[in-house]
Parts: sequence; structure tokens; C-alpha cells
Amino acid sequence: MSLEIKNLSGGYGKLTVLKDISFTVSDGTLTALVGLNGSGKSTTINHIIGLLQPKQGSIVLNNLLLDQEPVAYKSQLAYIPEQPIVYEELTLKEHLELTIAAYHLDEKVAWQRAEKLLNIFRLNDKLTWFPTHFSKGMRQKVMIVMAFITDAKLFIIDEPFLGLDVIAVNDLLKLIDSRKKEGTSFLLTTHVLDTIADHADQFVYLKDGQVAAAGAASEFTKLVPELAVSKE
Ligand SMILES: Nc1ncnc2c1ncn2[C@@H]1O[C@H](COP(=O)(O)OP(=O)(O)OP(=O)(O)O)[C@@H](O)[C@H]1O
Repeated sequence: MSLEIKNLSGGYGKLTVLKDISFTVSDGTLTALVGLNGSGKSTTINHIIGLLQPKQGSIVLNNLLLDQEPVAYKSQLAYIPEQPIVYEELTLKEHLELTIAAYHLDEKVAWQRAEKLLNIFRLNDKLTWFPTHFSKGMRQKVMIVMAFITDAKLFIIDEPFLGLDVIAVNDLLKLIDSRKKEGTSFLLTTHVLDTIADHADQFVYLKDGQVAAAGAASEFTKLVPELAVSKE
């Protein structure tokens, strides 16, 4: 079991947004965290990555609790936020060096991975560029490359396809599928299941901070007809 969320209640200060959320993400699977605007997807992620403290419940990642073993917990996790977080004063190469240092990666292995990824996302000739010269999609690709050079066991990707062109979306889906085969698990947030329907194993549908439905991705349309209808 990669990620286990049990009876999680949480939110911001006195405001409780999440109410008694439970779900698991098993090794080598992709879970889609689905919900409309304001349903609590980002708040759930903010708890998993440790930006917010649960009011109740627990979050366990590969038997590690964030508050007990924060360094080991975070080294298991790669997070790609919806809004890319890049350092304006660092080149693309320096961003990758930072990731290699932060995750204590083997430099040779990491740069071999990076080379392939940079080629896929057409960033291979941009290692000396600063983020100021990158488009939004390119910034997002930098975040993807940084995440995929790590050995993280769980990838959390917030709205992965916003801002990516169709080729990049396909390339990202291929990368996800191949890492899933190696046992890596994925938690992706999305408003609709569309793009990842064929790649997701299970879904968790959040509504007003609660799990309104959950199950196999193939059952989504049956179990959540309200979102299927809203697509038409
Ligand atoms: N920093 C914050 N402080 C207080 N309340 C917040 C904060 N961020 C989000 N909320 C509230 O938490 C609730 C859930 O928001 P959240 O961002 O988790 O939803 P979401 O499902 O990620 O939405 P979206 O699809 O629009 O990104 C909303 O009612 C929102 O107003």
C-alpha cells in the first residue's frame, strides 16, 4: 500500500473543509481525485504534502507518518503543482541539480533520466535558460522533468494537463504508464475524468469536502452520473 488516508478531517485554521475522508492508493496504480471547483481536491493534496495539518485522521505513506519522519516521508513523494514553482534566478540545469541534491539521487542515473526526459519535452537545448524565457507550458514541463528524475514512490500531480499541448499530454501519459509498471503510484486531480479515463485505475469523487463516491475508474460514469451529464 503506497498511500493510506484514514478519516481525514482538515482545512484552513478554524475552517473545516475536508470531512472524514478515507481512501488508499495502491502501489503501481493511478487514482484520480475528481471534483468540481472548490470540492476540496487541493486541500486534500495540501494535507498529503504537509502544508496543512490534519484536524483528525491520519495520512500514511509507505508506513511513514509525516509528523514522525518528515524527511523520509517527503523523499517518497514527488509533487507537481498546478501552478509551476520555479526559481527565477536558477537555470534549467540548476533546477535539475537542485532536485538531484534534494532527493540525494545518483548523479549519473539522474542525468541519464534527465537527458531522455528533456528530449521528450523538447527542452534539451535549453539547459542554460532561466525561467523568465519559458512559457507556462514549458515551466510545467520543467516541473515534470524534475519530478520524473526522482525515485519517488508516489507522484501527486495537480491538474496535470492544464497548459500542456496535446503532444506533451500524450508524452506525460506514456511516462505515467511506464512508471506505474515499475510500481510507482499516482494521485492526480482533475475536474473531469476524460483525459485520464483509460489510464486511471480508481477514482475518488469529492463533493463539499467529502467522498461522495469512489471505485474503479471504469465505473465512474455509472457511479457519478452528475459529472457525466455535465460534460454534454
Ligand atoms: N487558503 C485558503 N483559506 C481558506 N479557505 C480556502 C483556502 N483555499 C481553499 N479554501 C476553501 O476550501 C474549499 C476547497 O477548496 P480547494 O481549493 O481544495 O478546492 P479544489 O477542489 O481544489 O478546487 P479547484 O478545482 O477550483 O482547484 C473551498 O471552499 C475554498 O474556498
